[in-house]
Amino acid sequence: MSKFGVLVMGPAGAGKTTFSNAIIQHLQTTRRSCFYVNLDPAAESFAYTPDLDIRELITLEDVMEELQLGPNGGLIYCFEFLLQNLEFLSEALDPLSEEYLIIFDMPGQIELYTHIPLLPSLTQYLSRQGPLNINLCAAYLLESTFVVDKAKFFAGTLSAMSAMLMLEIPHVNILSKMDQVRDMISRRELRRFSNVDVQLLQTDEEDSSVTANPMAKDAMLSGGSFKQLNRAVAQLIDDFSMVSFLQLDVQDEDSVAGVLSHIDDAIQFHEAQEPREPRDDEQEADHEA
Ligand SMILES: Nc1nc2c(ncn2[C@@H]2O[C@H](COP(=O)(O)OP(=O)(O)OP(=O)(O)O)[C@@H](O)[C@H]2O)c(=O)[nH]1
Repeated sequence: MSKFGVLVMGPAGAGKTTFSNAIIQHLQTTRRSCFYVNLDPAAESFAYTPDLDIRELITLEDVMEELQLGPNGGLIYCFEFLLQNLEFLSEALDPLSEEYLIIFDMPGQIELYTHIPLLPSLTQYLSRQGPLNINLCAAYLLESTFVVDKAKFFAGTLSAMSAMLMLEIPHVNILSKMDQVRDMISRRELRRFSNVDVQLLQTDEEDSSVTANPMAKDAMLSGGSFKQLNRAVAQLIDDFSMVSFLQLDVQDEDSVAGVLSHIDDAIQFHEAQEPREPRDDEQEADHEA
């Protein structure tokens, strides 16, 4: 048995901290233990004080001031520093017993989830393949209001897929802030976004959400290459048949419980599929015994 952890990820403002707070509240109500880790070195304030806070190790503000870095370079420096000081995490997380759910509240800079290999190194260290042996699941949040702009929604879907491919851990995608779209779109139409229907992308040129984008218009005027690109993206998402989104309303306790139960299922499914390989040091210990 090992501990459980959820990495709450997604673009800036997607609702990561609010969702983390909703999980904590739900776990407190159901008398389950949780441990809240803030990994955003630029975070400002919290409703629940983190049990472990990267800002005790390093803050983005200090890095930007002392090293003359911008916010993105500064964030990368903070994560490199964390990776060089992993005992900051292990000293706090190792002693936790198995009943704990560890919530990692991540920063919103999108490059962390797309092309920089810092997050894979961190998840490797935390996960069942690494020394901390935590059963991890990624929860990737995307604002549900993106559904009113298909181009934006599909760009978000691609970044969720990128995180999914890069981290190689159980993964659930979540449409956050559902309270903001319920009156804007029918349930039936919403289902086409939660179980991503790539036909939505293959719209004709009259579709306002596509033609409203001046770049899209230019592309279409210059030979329809934008339509071709849409088709290629649709095919890519379709081939990657696991892309779907859970709907989250943090005001609704059942919705939070439902999302948590999906996270739990994703972890259990992964555990059953891939029994953990013993690490080298464990194999040596077995050998000596
Ligand atoms: N209506 C509504 N607003 C929400 C919801 N979740 C978050 N918000 C608001 O959206 C804003 C951003 O929420 P956060 O939880 O701070 O988002 P975040 O992803 O942690 O933001 P960063 O850490 O800056 O990337 C805040 O003003 C929240 O109050 C929701 O479910 N419904």
